Amino acid sequence: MMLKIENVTQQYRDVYAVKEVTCELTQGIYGLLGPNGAGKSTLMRILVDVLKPTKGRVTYNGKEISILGENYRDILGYLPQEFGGYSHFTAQEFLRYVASLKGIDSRVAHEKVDGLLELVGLCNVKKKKLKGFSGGMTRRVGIAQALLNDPLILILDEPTAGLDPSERIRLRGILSEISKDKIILLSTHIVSDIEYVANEVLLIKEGELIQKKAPKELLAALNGQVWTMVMNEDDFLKNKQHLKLVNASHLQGQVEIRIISDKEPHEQAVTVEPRLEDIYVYYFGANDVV
Ligand SMILES: Nc1ncnc2c1ncn2[C@@H]1O[C@H](COP(=O)(O)OP(=O)(O)OP(=O)(O)O)[C@@H](O)[C@H]1O
Repeated sequence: MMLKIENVTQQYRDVYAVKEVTCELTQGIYGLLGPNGAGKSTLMRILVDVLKPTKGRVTYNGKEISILGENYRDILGYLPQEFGGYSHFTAQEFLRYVASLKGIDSRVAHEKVDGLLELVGLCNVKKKKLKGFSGGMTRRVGIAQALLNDPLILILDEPTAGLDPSERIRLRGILSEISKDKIILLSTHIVSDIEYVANEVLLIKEGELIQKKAPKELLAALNGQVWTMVMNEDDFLKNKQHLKLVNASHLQGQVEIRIISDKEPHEQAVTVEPRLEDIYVYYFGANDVV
C-alpha cells in the first residue's frame, strides 16, 4: 500500500499554495503540521482528487489517482475542512444517506452506521437533527462519514477542530485502533493532536514539505537546544524580541522562560528535554507568546 506524491505543486497566480511536494506514504498515521495558510488543505484536496495540481502527480500503488477514479474513491475516506450542511437530517439519517451515495447495501449500511455512531460516541443523539449539534459533535459525524466505506486511505482535514480535550483523546484512540491496515493523514496546527499518535510528522511551511520524520527523530534533532531559565520581568521585556520563545510563565516579578537556542543563552540556563511544541516553534516561530 503506497501513496506516492511526486513534485506536486499548486499555484494560484503568484502564490504557491503547495510547492514541489514529494513523499511516500505507506501504512500508518501521518500528521500534517503547519501554521494557517501553509498549504495543508490544498495538499489534502489534491490527495483526494478533488483538485488537480498545477504540476506533479499522485499515484496509489503505481497508478495515477485521477485515472483510478471510482476505484480510488472506493478506498478513500475524507473529512473536508468545511464539513456541515444537511442540518435537517438526524445523525443517523445523514450517515445512512452518505452510505447510499457510497453504494453501500442498505442492510449493511444500517449496521455500519450504528457501529460508527457508537465508535464516535454519538449513539445517544443519533435521532437528533444535526442543526442542534455542537461544533465538536458535527466534527464527529464528519469523522464517522469518512469511515463508512472502511477506507484504506483516510484523509482528515483538521479532525479535532472544535473537539474538547476528552473528545480529542477519544479520537486519538480511534485512529490508533483503526490504523493497522490504513494510510491515515490528518492535518492540524495543534501539536498535541499528533504528538502521541503519528508515526511520522510532515511539517509544511509556505507550501513546502520541510520535514518528514518520526516524532522521536524530530525531537532528537533538537536535543541540547531547548533551555529554561528564570529572569526578572525587566530583563525579559528588554530581551524578548531576540529570543526564540516557546513559553513564558510570569510569577511575582519573575519570568520562567522556555527558549530554543543552539548556544547556551545564559550561564543560569539549563537544557531540558525537547517536546513537539518546541519543534513547532523551531520551524515556524511563535508570535503569540507574551
Ligand atoms: N482557491 C484559491 N485561490 C487562491 N489562493 C488560494 C486558494 N486556495 C488556497 N489559497 C492560498 O494558498 C495558501 C494555502 O492555503 P491552504 O488553505 O491550503 O492552507 P492551510 O495550511 O490549510 O491553512 P489553514 O490551516 O488556515 O486551513 C494560502 O495562502 C491560501 O490563501
